[in-house]
Amino acid sequence: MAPKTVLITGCSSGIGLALAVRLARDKQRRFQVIATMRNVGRSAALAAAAGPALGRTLEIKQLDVCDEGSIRACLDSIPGRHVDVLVSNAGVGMVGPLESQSLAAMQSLMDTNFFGLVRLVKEVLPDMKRRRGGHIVVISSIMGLQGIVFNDIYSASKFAVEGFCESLVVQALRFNVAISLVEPGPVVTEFETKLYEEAERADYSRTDPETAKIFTDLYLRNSRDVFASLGQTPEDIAEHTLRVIEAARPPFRHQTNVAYTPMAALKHADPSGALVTDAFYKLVFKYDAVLRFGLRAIRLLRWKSRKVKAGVRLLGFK
Ligand SMILES: NC(=O)C1=CN([C@@H]2O[C@H](COP(=O)(O)OP(=O)(O)OC[C@H]3O[C@@H](n4cnc5c(N)ncnc54)[C@H](OP(=O)(O)O)[C@@H]3O)[C@@H](O)[C@H]2O)C=CC1
Ligand SMILES: CC1=C(/C=C/C(C)=C/C=C/C(C)=C/C=O)C(C)(C)CCC1
Repeated sequence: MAPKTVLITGCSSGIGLALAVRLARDKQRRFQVIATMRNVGRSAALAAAAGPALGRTLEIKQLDVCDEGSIRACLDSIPGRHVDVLVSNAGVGMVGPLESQSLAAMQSLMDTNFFGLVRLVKEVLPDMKRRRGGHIVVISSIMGLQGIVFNDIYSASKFAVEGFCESLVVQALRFNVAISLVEPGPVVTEFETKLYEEAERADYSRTDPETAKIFTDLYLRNSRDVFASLGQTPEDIAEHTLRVIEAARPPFRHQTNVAYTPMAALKHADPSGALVTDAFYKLVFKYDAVLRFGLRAIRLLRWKSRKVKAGVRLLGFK
């Protein structure tokens, strides 16, 4: 069978980079990867990770999801504009109290995370519909299902992504085009480091001291612990995304982190919203010490299981 052409956005780092490499180095050579990024000057890490796949099963192209012209130019450069799988991955984060965030920064985030997806779909879907085949895979987030304190704007952008896809999927199916949402929890990438750097630089002078203290002393501290204990690697997300891409009947939603499934389930268990709001309130303000203790125990267990696996490898059993 001819390899599938997969176009991925945001491949200069993190999940996009890991997925591009995973697909391009597929042993069965099932994929031809077009790894795109807004600034090709940042392609060194991808080129190094791709190794001999570069120029064979992987090519790097410029694409800025905030620029319709750049999306069109990229697609026009592909023979027949033929894309079998579009992976909309490019995205940015934002945390902190609302009062310390400018409207311009919020609009810019929406422009990347939501309108970036809309621009891509507007450009790719008509070709897929004409061909009566294709797959649009969107890297959403667990925060597209459940908001998390101090992630108001980021979460809203992912809810927008989810609403857009949920609405579009039925029409797309009529044309044999599949849409899938991949919903990771925390993933240890530059995304996390950029958030903490921004939080360091932010101006909290418009935020009341009590809110600023809750953000720095409770949220940031716990968030670091959450990433350290429950965070997945970009390679984990690449494996999950591969499973979604290769599925004979692609799922509409795919969560990558089982630790977050109960959180999403609480919302559906109680339509009034009281159950989930109450649980989060207690986790943040009442049982934060219990939360930290639990997270530390998970870190210890993960560390031990890594040691055991390393021991098994060392003894030559695997
Ligand atoms: N890390 C996490 O905890 C989670 C991340 N996600 C989602 O995963 C996706 C990838 O994030 P992740 O890999 O973690 O983070 P990274 O910061 O490592 O990667 C984000 C990528 O998006 C690119 N990007 C940003 N703006 C644009 C743009 N206008 N046009 C094209 N590319 C752009 C960045 O490019 P550049 O180098 O030029 O900035 C970078 O390549 C995002 O959609 C994010 O919301 C979902 C759940 C959890
Ligand atoms: C679970 C949880 C927390 C933090 C969760 C975080 C930090 C999740 C990050 C998810 C990401 C980064 C998704 C990206 O799209 C709190 C509020 C600390 C305490 C309450 C329980």
